[in-house]
Amino acid sequence: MRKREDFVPMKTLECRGITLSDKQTKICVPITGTDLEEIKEQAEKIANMNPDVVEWRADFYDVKDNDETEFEQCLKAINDNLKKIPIIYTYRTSNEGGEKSIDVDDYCRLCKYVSEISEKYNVAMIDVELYENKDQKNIGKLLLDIKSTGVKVIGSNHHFEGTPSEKDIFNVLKTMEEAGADICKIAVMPKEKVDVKTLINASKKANKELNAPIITMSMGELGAVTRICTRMTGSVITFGAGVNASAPGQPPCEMVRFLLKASESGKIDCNVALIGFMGTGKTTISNALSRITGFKEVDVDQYIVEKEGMAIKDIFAENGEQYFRNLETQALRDLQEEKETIISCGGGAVLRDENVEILNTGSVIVQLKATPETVFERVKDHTHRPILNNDMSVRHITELMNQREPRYNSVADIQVNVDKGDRVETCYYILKELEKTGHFSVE
Ligand SMILES: Nc1ncnc2c1ncn2[C@@H]1O[C@H](COP(=O)(O)OP(=O)(O)OP(=O)(O)O)[C@@H](O)[C@H]1O
Ligand SMILES: O=C(O)C1=C[C@@H](O)[C@@H](O)[C@H](O)C1
Ligand SMILES: [Mg+2]
Repeated sequence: MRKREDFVPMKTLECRGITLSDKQTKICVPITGTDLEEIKEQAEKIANMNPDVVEWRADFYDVKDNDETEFEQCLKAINDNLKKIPIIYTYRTSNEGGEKSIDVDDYCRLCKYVSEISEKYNVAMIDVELYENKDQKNIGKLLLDIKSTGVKVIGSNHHFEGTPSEKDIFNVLKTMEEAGADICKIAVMPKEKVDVKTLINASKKANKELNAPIITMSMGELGAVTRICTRMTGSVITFGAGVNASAPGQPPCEMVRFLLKASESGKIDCNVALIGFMGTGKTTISNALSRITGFKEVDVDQYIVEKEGMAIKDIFAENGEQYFRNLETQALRDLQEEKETIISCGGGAVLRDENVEILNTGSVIVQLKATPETVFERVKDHTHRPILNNDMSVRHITELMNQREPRYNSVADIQVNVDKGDRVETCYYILKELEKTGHFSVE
């Protein structure tokens, strides 16, 4: 179970007129144009999206020699179009997942040059790949030079190949602070669900123990929830896609804006019961929704397992399905005492009329829908679902789904297709639907 009290205050910092991030995590949209014309066009479009900050990803800019005046031209064009939205200058090198490699002296020279013209073009922050460069003896001097112009340094580090341990992530951020970064940023790639938790836990610790604000994210579709659940991580900036995404997993800017608001001020007047066939992702989506909104989550199967001290497949084996179904009904009764809670039901829960009646007293019922092929792909390696254990095949799943789907369809208040598999988008859709029906609101 999670409660909103888990949410942490973020560290704050003044950056050329904006405060990172006093109330809500700031939304940053990247410019990824490859020539001056495209950069201008993107700046104009992105200005209309009204982000808090815009990042110019200078490594997308296609120039042969890294000539300062050409970079200045771009910054001028961006600033002219942005109407006072502050800029982050970032040259993401290919070492850290960027578009181009660059000689380290050129990299430093450009950072320094941009800092010198930063006030003129409203550059508030400069991203310095601090971890890669941390052993360079001149890095301390570079940071001091950059900071003396009034611009803030984001120390950054990227792991596209995996997620380091909680301790290592924390140490990277701490090393950045010690090296003089004003803001410490790390992006990691999850391979499994536990990696997402690792990033969240490391962020929490860094947000608590460091003086500098942090920016953290777990990338890709699996990690995308961390771009929203910044009230848990303490991340002061999150990146939303404008014209293009600049890293895997960035949801569109508008989606980020709504979900951050949901996180900050979302109010709900009901429980949300997730139903649907086994493996459609009820537990997964309830977890993501809870991370985003801070609402409590309860998994009915898990509730039963904890209450009985037995795995579901053992309850089925020892006492039979009817016994399990009675436990399920009792669990749903118990859970109606809860308020503002996301309840992920077992796949068979709404087959009993009585259970639907219980749910209807306090819950909006949301059905997750997927094809048998999607379900098979997701559950084929699992052994904890007794109803599938004897025959794990698309044919068997199709048969069972044909029996059950009409029932799900008839009891659902909201239906959402999850074949595409984007967790954050699914949460967005559900909250938007709840908003339409008046059950959910943001300030
Ligand atoms: N949107 C998604 N994209 C990719 N994989 C997903 C997605 N949602 C769930 N999965 C994966 O599918 C599997 C089943 O998900 P989950 O356990 O959440 O389903 P469930 O509906 O709760 O199943 P059950 O009815 O048995 O409780 C998990 O391994 C999960 O990681
Ligand atoms: O669909 C079902 O009947 C079930 C789904 C699981 O979530 C468990 O509740 C149990 O394995 C039964
Ligand atoms: Mg489940």
